[in-house]
Amino acid sequence: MAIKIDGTALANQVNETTLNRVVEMSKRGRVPGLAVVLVGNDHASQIYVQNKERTAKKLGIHSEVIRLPESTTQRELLDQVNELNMAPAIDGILVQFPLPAHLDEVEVTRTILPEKDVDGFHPDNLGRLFEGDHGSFPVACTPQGIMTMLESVKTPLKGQNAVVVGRSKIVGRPMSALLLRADATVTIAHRYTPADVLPVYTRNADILIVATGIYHLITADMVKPGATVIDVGMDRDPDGKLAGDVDYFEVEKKVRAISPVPGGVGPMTIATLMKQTVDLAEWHEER
Ligand SMILES: Nc1nc2c(c(=O)[nH]1)N[C@@H](CN(C=O)c1ccc(C(=O)N[C@@H](CCC(=O)O)C(=O)O)cc1)CN2
Repeated sequence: MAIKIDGTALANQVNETTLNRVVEMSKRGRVPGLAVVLVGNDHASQIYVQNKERTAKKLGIHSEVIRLPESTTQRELLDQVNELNMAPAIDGILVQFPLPAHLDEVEVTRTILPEKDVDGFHPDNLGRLFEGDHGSFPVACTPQGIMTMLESVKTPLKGQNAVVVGRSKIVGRPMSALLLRADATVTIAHRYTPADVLPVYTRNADILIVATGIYHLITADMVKPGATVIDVGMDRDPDGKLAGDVDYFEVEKKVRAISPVPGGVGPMTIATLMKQTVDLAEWHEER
């Protein structure tokens, strides 16, 4: 039976450390601050933002959620980001994605100051990651959370074959850079990888990270025995229940370790966000 990588339990551990750091900071008269900007009415985004706000409050992090209407213009959004760039109480700024289609995510990302870019999406931070820099800078929260999950089950990375399915800005691209920085041999598969070729890659993966949004794309015949599998999918099964990109109950029979959905990567994304808010606050404190 595979090890279940319990993201909820691990997130609780990470949050406990973050809470202790916040307590220490508050003794020095400093409170870390996180601002989340949510534009429009996307139902899933509203839930994720609520969870972020709730967790921040629990950990003693000052949290501001700015809810803007669907009709917000690019100019209005950039002005809002610039205002937060200047706000002394805010250490980390996150604009929740996806944005409504009329807004330009790239320009928004580039407007957030790199030193407040708690999501790690700014080209300066992403560039440092791709350079292989091991210094202290924010990294996309889902991939960074996944690295903590891999470490929690002592997954060897150096020289191992890692396959990332999906090349999004939020998961696939930064994930591949983190694995490469950890000396894995990295392959990225994506929507243009032919369906009959995908299993050739996935069957060779010692570490398989799947972030496609396709319900049960990965079946047991597509994984290598003994692999470590991380499921980033947030899909719905035929009954409408939350499920992942990996057929968990079949795949777990074959692999060494696997993360579930829900209760895997999702909670770790939020815990990593909180940790990185405190990292930035400590960094700002030193300036
Ligand atoms: N600016 C960003 N936007 C988005 C990011 C991001 O990292 N930065 N990631 C995703 C959404 N996301 C965080 O924002 C996120 C998704 C899911 C979860 C989570 O805890 N999922 C739970 C299930 C929740 C449910 O019941 O629906 C789980 O997996 O157990 C947290 C954060 C896209 N946008």
